[in-house]
Amino acid sequence: MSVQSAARRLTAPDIRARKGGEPIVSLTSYHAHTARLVDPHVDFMLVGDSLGMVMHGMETTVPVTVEMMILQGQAVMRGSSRALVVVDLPFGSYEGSPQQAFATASKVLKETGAGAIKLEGGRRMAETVRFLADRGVPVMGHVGLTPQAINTLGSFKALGRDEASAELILNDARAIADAGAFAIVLEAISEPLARQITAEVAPPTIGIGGSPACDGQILVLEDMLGLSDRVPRFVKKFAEIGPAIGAAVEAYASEVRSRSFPAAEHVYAPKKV
Ligand SMILES: Nc1nc(=O)c2c([nH]1)NC[C@@H]1CN(c3ccc(C(=O)N[C@@H](CCC(=O)O)C(=O)O)cc3)CN21
Ligand SMILES: CC(C)C(=O)C(=O)O
Ligand SMILES: [Mg+2]
Repeated sequence: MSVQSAARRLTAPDIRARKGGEPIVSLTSYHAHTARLVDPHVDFMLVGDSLGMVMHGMETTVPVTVEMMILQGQAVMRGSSRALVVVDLPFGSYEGSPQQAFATASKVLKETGAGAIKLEGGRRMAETVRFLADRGVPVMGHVGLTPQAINTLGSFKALGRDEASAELILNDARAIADAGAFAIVLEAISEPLARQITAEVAPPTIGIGGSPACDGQILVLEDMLGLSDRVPRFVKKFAEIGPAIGAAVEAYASEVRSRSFPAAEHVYAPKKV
């Protein structure tokens, strides 16, 4: 460890220990520059597979690859020093078996230096969560709306709003909590269900469209900055960066066309000899 790094990076056990305490704050981050801005203010940053949709314009998260996650995970680690960095395992890289999940998760942790991974799924993933947690891989779970299952779900919409489906999601959360997940994302579920899960399970719950009943909150950074064109109902825009970028680009284009940019102070004079 370097002598200069006085404040150590938060760990999965640090997040786990926050159950029932001060709310856990989190945002996604995909780049070194956004990581640098987000790092001082959050407890953990998620390198989410939503990067396929947000950065690459994909329709779903299904095409995202392990290589894409590793590149952005490395970028976010370079841009941060304090927050825990969690990397999503993408669709197809872990569901086949606990062994496949361990191979992918260990590669991600080795090549990025991140402190934890996240994977989607409840009861069907419980054996895998235990397999990883027993072998040194901190696992964040993710239940409720699991976007990687879009092709079986049909659309991105809130789940667990009737009693039968709420019971299924409650059992999903119980299963991965018992299997050793250090935290669980609850995506797009009703408030009473989020409240019940949060009260019952030992690890902290992190809501995204999961109501204030959760132990913490996460949003996609670009969504809350006003950089995404369409956002889910659960997003609050804390800024409108999109129009600010448009205005800056418009001013640049106009100054280039009128030759008022570059001005004298942006120009290299020849070296004096
Ligand atoms: N930029 C971004 N932000 C996200 O939060 C996000 C992604 N991308 N990609 C992956 C998933 C998809 N997400 C979503 C998308 C929409 C709803 C949503 O609120 N849907 C409406 C219904 C829309 C419909 O029926 O077409 C709802 O009321 O539930 C929820 C989660 C969340 N995740
Ligand atoms: C927002 C969340 C929880 C996510 O999984 C993602 O960004 O991929
Ligand atoms: Mg994700």
